[in-house]
Amino acid sequence: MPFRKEPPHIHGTVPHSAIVLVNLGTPDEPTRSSVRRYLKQFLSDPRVVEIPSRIWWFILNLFILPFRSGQSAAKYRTIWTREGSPLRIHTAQQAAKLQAVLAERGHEDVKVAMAMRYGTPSLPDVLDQLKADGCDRIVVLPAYPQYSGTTTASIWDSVFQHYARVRNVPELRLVKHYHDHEGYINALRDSVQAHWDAHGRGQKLVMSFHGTPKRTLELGDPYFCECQKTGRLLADALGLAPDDYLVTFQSRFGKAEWLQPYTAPTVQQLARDGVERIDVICPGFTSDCLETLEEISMEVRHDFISNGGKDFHYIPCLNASPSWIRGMAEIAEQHLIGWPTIQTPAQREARRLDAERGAQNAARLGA
Ligand SMILES: C=CC1=C(C)c2cc3[nH]c(cc4nc(cc5[nH]c(cc1n2)c(C)c5CCC(=O)O)C(CCC(=O)O)=C4C)c(C)c3C=C
Ligand SMILES: [Fe+2]
Ligand SMILES: [Fe+2]
Repeated sequence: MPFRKEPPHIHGTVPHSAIVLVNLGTPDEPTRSSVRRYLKQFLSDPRVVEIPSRIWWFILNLFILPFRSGQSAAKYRTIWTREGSPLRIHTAQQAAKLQAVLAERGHEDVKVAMAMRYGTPSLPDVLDQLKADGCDRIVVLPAYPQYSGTTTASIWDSVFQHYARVRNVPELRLVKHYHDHEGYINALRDSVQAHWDAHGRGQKLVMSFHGTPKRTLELGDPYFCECQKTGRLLADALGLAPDDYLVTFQSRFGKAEWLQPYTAPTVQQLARDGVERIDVICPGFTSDCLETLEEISMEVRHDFISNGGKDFHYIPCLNASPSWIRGMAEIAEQHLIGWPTIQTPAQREARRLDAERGAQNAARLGA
């Protein structure tokens, strides 16, 4: 396999550090063709659908894409904003604010970029751009607090596949999970508490996580257990008794059994049992997206009300809340340890001289 040609190595070049915040991805437009392109890339990932590839190719191209692309596009249109898809907007804001907060905390020499696993801006393109910007130390920070082979490991696959063709590979750190990190749990607690302070409190707090096939749990994926732990820690932080909250799983795809209990039937049952008000939060999603804004805040709300419930409160995702940006900065700092991101004035001057020398060398070489 050919390795790509690198620019000439320049003595004195100063390596910079970067954080890439990677989210799932979203279509560029809420149209059938754009959603089809996105779904095709997403659902062709063997980490996401573990059906032998030839069989799955026929099912995907003959049955899923022709029907689901139009249906999903219609759902995307219900949440689309003037600036585009909520998932992309929130992720971009998180990256920009994380960069600012890291600089305030002294990490001036850290660039923060956002990338998507599927769609744009693509992870390989962003990694190439960081290389061009002189970043030779990279932290990959998935937007998923809970590790799952279907999501986190898929990001890693993409990183490894990308660098498998690169000659001068940067130093890499991959964040596996932060489902029990204080900064994440505290941000969730602040968000629920702020909602309760403003709107009062429901009889139950439903914590709805994206599902995965039950088989992934049986085959050793820790995702289910990490969701349960997040739920327990959030309940503890809020001082909830076991009866005050539920952990459920949403977004089932296909006919196989997924992680249980499913969100929609659970919420319907709560309404039928006479629970009048519930609050629903989706802790596994750090940005609001189709699965929270349409599936939970529209469809599941309708399920609750049409089964006799009176009051349904959706608590938004962490998005770019100050508490979450602080939490992200703490997580990032723990993974940047040992890399020279904080500069004393003397180090800054030494770096400036290094960079000057690097530029002179480059000019001499005609680079
Ligand atoms: C086909 C199986 C799927 C698995 C397994 C899966 C796991 C998984 N997904 C997320 C986060 C998100 N998923 C989103 C959308 C979405 N998910 C699937 C399917 C699987 N997800 C589909 C087909 C779609 C597209 C929409 C649709 O047609 O229903 C999103 C939202 C993206 C957006 O644009 O807003 C997120 C986020 C996690 C965390 C996860 C496993 C833990
Ligand atoms: Fe999904
Ligand atoms: Fe969904």
